[in-house]
Amino acid sequence: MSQQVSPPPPNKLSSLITKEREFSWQVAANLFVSFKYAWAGITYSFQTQRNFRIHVSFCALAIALSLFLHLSPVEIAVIGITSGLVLALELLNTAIESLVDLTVKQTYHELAKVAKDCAAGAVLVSALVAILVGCTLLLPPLVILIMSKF
Ligand SMILES: Nc1ncnc2c1ncn2[C@@H]1O[C@H](COP(=O)(O)OP(=O)(O)OP(=O)(O)O)[C@@H](O)[C@H]1O
Repeated sequence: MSQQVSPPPPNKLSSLITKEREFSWQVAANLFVSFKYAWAGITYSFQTQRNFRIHVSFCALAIALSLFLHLSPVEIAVIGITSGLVLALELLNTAIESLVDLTVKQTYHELAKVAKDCAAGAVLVSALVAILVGCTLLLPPLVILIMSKF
C-alpha cells in the first residue's frame, strides 16, 4: 500500500528555497569561479582515478579516429555524446566514492557497498555502450582503410 505524502506548506517551501545553501562552506561568487571549481574536479579525477585516465584516452582516440575517418556529422556527434556520458559518469562515480568515504570513513557498511557498486556499475554500463557504438561506427571504415593499403 503506497503512503500519501503531502507537499510542505508554501511558507515552509519558500524558507527551504532561500536557505538551500546555508550548509555550504563556500558558494561560487560567479560563473567564472564555478568553472574553476568544475575544472578542479576534473583534474582531481584525472590525477587520482586510473579508470578516468583510461576513459579519457579512449574517448580522445575515438573522437580523433572519427574525424580522421571522415565520419558523418551525426556519427561524430553520437561518438561525442557517448564519450561525454562515460566521462561524466566517471566523475559522478568519483563524487559518490568521496561522499561515501566522507560518511562512513574506513568502516564497512552494506549501504556504502551498494552505493559504490552501483556507481561503478553505471560507469561499466556506459563504457560497454561506448564500446558497442565505437565498434559499430569506427570499425567498418577502419577495416576498409586498412584493407585498401594492402
Ligand atoms: N565503506 C565501505 N563499505 C563497504 N564496502 C566498501 C566500502 N568501501 C569500499 N567498498 C567496496 O570496495 C569496492 C571498491 O571500493 P573503491 O572505493 O576502491 O571503489 P571503486 O569503485 O573500485 O573505485 P575505482 O572507481 O577507483 O576503481 C566498492 O565497490 C565496494 O564494493
